[in-house]
Amino acid sequence: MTVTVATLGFPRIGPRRELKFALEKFWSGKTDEAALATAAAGLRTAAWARQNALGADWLPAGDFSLYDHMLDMSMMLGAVPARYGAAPGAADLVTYFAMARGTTGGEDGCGHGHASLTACEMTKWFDTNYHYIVPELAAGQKLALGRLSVLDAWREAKAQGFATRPVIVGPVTWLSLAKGQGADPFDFLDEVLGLYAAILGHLGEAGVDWVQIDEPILVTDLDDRQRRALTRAYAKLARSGPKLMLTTYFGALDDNLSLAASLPVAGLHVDLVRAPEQLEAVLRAVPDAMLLSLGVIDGRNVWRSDLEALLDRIEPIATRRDLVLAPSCSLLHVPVDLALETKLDGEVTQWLAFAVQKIEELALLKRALNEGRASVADDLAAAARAVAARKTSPRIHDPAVAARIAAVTPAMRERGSRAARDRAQAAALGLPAFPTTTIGSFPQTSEVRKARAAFNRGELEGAAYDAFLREETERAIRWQERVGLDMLVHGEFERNDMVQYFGEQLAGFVFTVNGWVQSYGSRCVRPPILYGDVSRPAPMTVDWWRYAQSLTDKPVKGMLTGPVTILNWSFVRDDQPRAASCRQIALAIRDEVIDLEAAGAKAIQIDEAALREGLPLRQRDWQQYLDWAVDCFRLTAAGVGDATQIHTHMCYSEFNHILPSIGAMDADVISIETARSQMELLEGFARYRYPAAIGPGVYDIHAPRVPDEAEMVTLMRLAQQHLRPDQLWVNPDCGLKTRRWEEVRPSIEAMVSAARTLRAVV
Ligand SMILES: Nc1nc2c(c(=O)[nH]1)N[C@@H](CNc1ccc(C(=O)N[C@@H](CCC(=O)N[C@@H](CCC(=O)N[C@@H](CCC(=O)O)C(=O)O)C(=O)O)C(=O)O)cc1)CN2
Ligand code: MET
Ligand SMILES: [Zn+2]
Repeated sequence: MTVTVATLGFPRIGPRRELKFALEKFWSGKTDEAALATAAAGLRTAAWARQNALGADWLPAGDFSLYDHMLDMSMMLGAVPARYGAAPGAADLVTYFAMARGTTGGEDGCGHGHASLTACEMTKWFDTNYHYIVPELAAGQKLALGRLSVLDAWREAKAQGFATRPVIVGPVTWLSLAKGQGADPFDFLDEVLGLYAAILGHLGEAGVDWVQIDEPILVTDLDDRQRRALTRAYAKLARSGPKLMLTTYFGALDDNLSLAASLPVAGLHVDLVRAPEQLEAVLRAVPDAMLLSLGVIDGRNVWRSDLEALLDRIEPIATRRDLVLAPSCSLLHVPVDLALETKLDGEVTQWLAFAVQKIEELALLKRALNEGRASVADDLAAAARAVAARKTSPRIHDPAVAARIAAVTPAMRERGSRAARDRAQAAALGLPAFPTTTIGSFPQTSEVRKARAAFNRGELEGAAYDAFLREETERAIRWQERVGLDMLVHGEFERNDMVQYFGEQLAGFVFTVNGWVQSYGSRCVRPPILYGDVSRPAPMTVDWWRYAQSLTDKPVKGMLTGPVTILNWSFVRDDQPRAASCRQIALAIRDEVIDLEAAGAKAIQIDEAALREGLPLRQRDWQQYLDWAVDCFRLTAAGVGDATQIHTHMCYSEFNHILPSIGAMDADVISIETARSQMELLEGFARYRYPAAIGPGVYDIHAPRVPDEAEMVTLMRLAQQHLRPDQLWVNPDCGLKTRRWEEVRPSIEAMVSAARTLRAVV
């Protein structure tokens, strides 16, 4: 029996973020479409060559995307909303980027005249920090086959000598993640299946023998309609041409296993990292004729695997049937190459594997299985030593942290009564009705980034960098005072990222120089690596807050990232429960909250932007997660007095299912994203009688578009249909770091005018 190695997707951003730079140059008009296409083709070729050289037998094609693979699927199906004015199936790159990013009125970055168009909604891909563009399906919409980018990619690879397996998002996942407008996305099932059949037909005619069809929806709770759609879909698609490798990831198939195993597909991929316990059931359920693909290497985390333990599990199976070994999911979610890490702590480096190293691990497993362990004895021994070293390293455990955790009492999570806090905060802050604020960050201009880069390279002295940041902060404070915002922020100029910044200052984390992971489009993050017990050696933000507050009489918010978000946006330990790591982070941030209050902060924002995305994919696991997540937030926040106003912020959140937990966080003010969904979210907050104040975002900060006052007034009036006026704050959807000052200034000026208009009516 033979073992082969597959990759389900490779990072597309490039080892040095080449795609990011190519995209941003194109969008700013510095380069043309041909230059972007050349850069993209270079990245695809490099990715195929690399995976091939590392020993992968099945290479993906179509995993690369100029923006997002869900958007690519929508384009192939011609699912382009009418407002973009493209004939069905005939959308071009301008439309593609308009859907992804929206357009400003007049000329856009591509030099085309455009009306001002809002972008399609963007939201989290399952429980990851990757964002996809939400497909829209409106009643009466016509779909039509678009350009088959996946076939183009397969041909391109073939011309270069690479045999690849095209990847597409499966129809039931695509429909389940789509948003209907006056229609249910599943009303389009037959039409969509017709198009999928046509796509597979074209692939088959071209000579494609296998297609990877991703249906991660199979690891979630499915309703009857989704189950019926799966049966119907694969009955049709299995007859449409190439063999299908039905690919599931991010969890166990569980109650969907028998359904998945009964579909007439030629192969099934299962995630054995998130759900190692499903192996036995999978082996029982999956017919011998179905090619089994085992996701044994973690595509979501950066630790080296225990290869010998894996071999112990796989060897008995490999003697009985052919196997494909693969990462659990696409490698999109991990950095490219550990070899590019020049500054990483030597000891910790040995414990890690990025995308390249993960394929090496798979190739090693393959050889051990096909040729015997003895054929790779040295490599296996080295891997075993690294795993053992990590398990026993004294650097992981800090007795002082353990002692603090043991001493946590319930009272440390409790604040005063809501009424007492409301009174004390009103007196301390004296805010008008509809108070205005922003979410924290102001534009991270290339000047700011360049200064930080120069400082990091040692070309700019600490004192000069500091002076530069102070000037930026002062300018931001002066400007906020001038436009008349009520509660100010220092602007976060000193931060590279809201999670990485804290990771760099906390004990227990290491961080990378090139460990970039795509978050959306050209935007990337470098998740810190949490390897050991967490503590806060020294205050992290207090000096910046103190300086900002010294410049103004208006209240300046202390600005922190909460423990759940730091956890969810880091690569975290797999040797203890996530809850245990989170509680350690909570105590560290709690220290900072208390120090900010002691320094005089009257309001402190603790961002929990990632709380919702961390929600387990299966409903039966929700409550346990929510309980410890809320508990950690409360532990972080509750060290302050009644007069200190605790804000929190969450973005992209789909709150309806978790409103009681949001309430239980017991914040005084929450700012949320609502602009793109016309305040629909607030209905739930009203139904649940959310007791605290809410700042529903009045404009979408993800696109360059500048909103006008009237539309923000309209949105706030919609908000008032759900909530009391005295509960409402006025703010953007999220932080402004990705915007330019040219967009921020008029947007915030209009927002402040909108608040004044609202006050005039009350
Ligand atoms: N971790 C995280 N997840 C999140 C968010 C977030 O803010 N953080 N927000 C939501 C949306 N996601 C986002 C993710 C990334 C960015 C973002 O702006 N990322 C920046 C990078 C941020 C960063 O780490 N910057 C560093 C490094 C900047 C850099 O590229 N420097 C250049 C040199 C500077 C230059 O010449 O311009 C270099 O090192 O080569 C810094 O400022 O120090 C980007 O891709 O451009 C925004 C939103 C959800 N998930
Ligand atoms: C992704 S949530 C962002 C919150 C952060 N305070 C900011 O304004 O950038
Ligand atoms: Zn946000």
